[in-house]
Parts: sequence; C-alpha cells; structure tokens
Amino acid sequence: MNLAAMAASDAQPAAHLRLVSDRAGDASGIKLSGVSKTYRTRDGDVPSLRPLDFHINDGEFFVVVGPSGCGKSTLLKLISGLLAPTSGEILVEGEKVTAPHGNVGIVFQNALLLPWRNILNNVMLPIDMKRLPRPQYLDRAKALLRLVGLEGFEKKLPWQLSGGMQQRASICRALVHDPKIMLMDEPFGALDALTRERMNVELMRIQRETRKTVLLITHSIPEAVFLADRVLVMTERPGAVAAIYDVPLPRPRSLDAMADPVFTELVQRIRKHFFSQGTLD
Ligand SMILES: Nc1ncnc2c1ncn2[C@@H]1O[C@H](COP(=O)(O)OP(=O)(O)OP(=O)(O)O)[C@@H](O)[C@H]1O
Repeated sequence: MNLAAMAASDAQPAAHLRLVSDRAGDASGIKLSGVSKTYRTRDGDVPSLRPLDFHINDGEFFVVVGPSGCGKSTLLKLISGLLAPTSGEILVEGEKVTAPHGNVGIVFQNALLLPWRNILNNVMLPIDMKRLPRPQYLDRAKALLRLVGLEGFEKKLPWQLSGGMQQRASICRALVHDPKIMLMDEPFGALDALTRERMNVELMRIQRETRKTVLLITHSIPEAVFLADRVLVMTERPGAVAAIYDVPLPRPRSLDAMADPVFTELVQRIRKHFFSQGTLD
C-alpha cells in the first residue's frame, strides 16, 4: 500500500493528533502553490516533487520528515531560490522566489566552516560575501555567539571546537544577516545522540529568542515531534504531502516532553506512515 493510501486507511486520529489545514491567504511566512520539481538529466527526467501546496506561518517551527530521496533537500533549495521549480510558485514574505534571496539563512548537516577563518570571521562570512558594512554587523555576530554559548571562542579556529560547537557557530552564521527564515537540512545528523538532544533544546531556545520562522528537515520522527509546531510527513519520491500534524505540546519544552503521552502517540502515528518501508528510525 502506498503512503497516502495508508494514511487514508487509518482510523480517525484523536483530537490532539488531528490533521490540520494551512492558513492560506496570509502574506507572511512561506507559501507554496502547486510547486513541483523534475530534474532533467542526461539519463532522463527525475521527478522529485509532486505539486505541493502548504503554508508555513510567520514565527512557526515547521519540520519535514520523509523517506530518503523523497525530495526534502530539493524542497529546501527551492525555497531558498537556489533551484527553480518546474511548476508552481513560492512566496516568501509575500514575494515570489525567482533567485537566491537574503530572506533565509541556511544550516547544513555539516557545519562547513572555513578552516582558515576564526569563529567570529566564519560567522561574518555572509556579511563579507554580501559586502555589507562590517562594523554594523560585528556586534550582532558577537551577540549571537553569546546566545549560543560560544563567548570566548571568537578567535578560535574551527578545529579547536567540538562538532556541536561548530554547528552552533554555523547557526550564528545563518542568522548574522538577520533573515526572517532559517532553513535547516538535517542540522544535527552528524552529532552523537546526547549532543543532538542538547542542540535541539538549544535550537528551540534560539528560535524563541530570535523569533525566526524555522523550516527543519530531519530523518528522526522523535526529533521532529519534539521540535515542531507542525510536522509535515512526505511520501516516497516523487515527494508529496502525506499529512501535516499539529504538535500541541506546551512551550517551552524540555527533554521531559518526550515522556508525555501526546508525544509518544504522535511519534507512533507518524511512524505508521513509514513502518512498511522501514525508511525512518
Ligand atoms: N541535481 C540533481 N540531478 C538529478 N537528480 C537529483 C539531483 N538532486 C537530487 N536529485 C534526485 O532527486 C531526488 C530527491 O533528492 P533530495 O536530495 O531532494 O532528497 P532527500 O529527501 O533530501 O534525500 P535524503 O533524505 O537521502 O537526503 C533523489 O532521487 C535524487 O537522486
């Protein structure tokens, strides 16, 4: 049975696990209308995303889970303007995305810090690349490093920091030009389990303090439920929306939230979308 059919065949979810619709018509946040992507290659077409329609609200923590190769990274590249959709339209803050734009900061799985630049100068990289006035952003870069607990490490080189610290620096780099939106592609996938949990708590705090809209991609269903206001579940490639779930856990959340019956029920429910394929943890 395919994922959509599986989702449809399930019994009606309890009220707190209900599928939710998008709040269309709002000009803020991110709005996708009929967005699809087919890669044209020498070996033929690779349909990667079927037409997607959803809206991410301003200030929302929105998490996408889906099987490997279903088009999650493609989705992120489309929203950042690094790729053009084959069909449809993406609006970020009410403006149509036609090219890479400054409304987003991106965090990848690996911190990708430049080894010859110290931490502060790595955080300042977008400012240097965009030729923005350095003095104006220097205090902001230092304040962000303070926010993520890296005060005193400004002059260190990346190899002198742990993996988790490097990833925190890369979050500062994504935020230094003060974008409205943070796009995160498996940001903690390369970290050990304990560091990853700590980074999740840290990330929620950063999002609360900076009030950014976050779109985060993960393979981990528990991580998705722990972090998200809403979780979008994708089908296998070409990816489509299988379901969108509200996460009604109160904020701020601590790791104790994972023991809440609402958390475990929601993890189970999302896992049902995948159990037959065994594609997620
Ligand atoms: N530049 C490209 N040219 C051709 N096909 C591509 C290209 N980039 C991605 N694809 C294909 O599109 C599909 C979706 O890729 P994408 O990287 O978006 O998936 P994903 O869900 O992020 O995967 P994963 O979870 O394994 O990281 C895959 O089948 C992939 O092989």
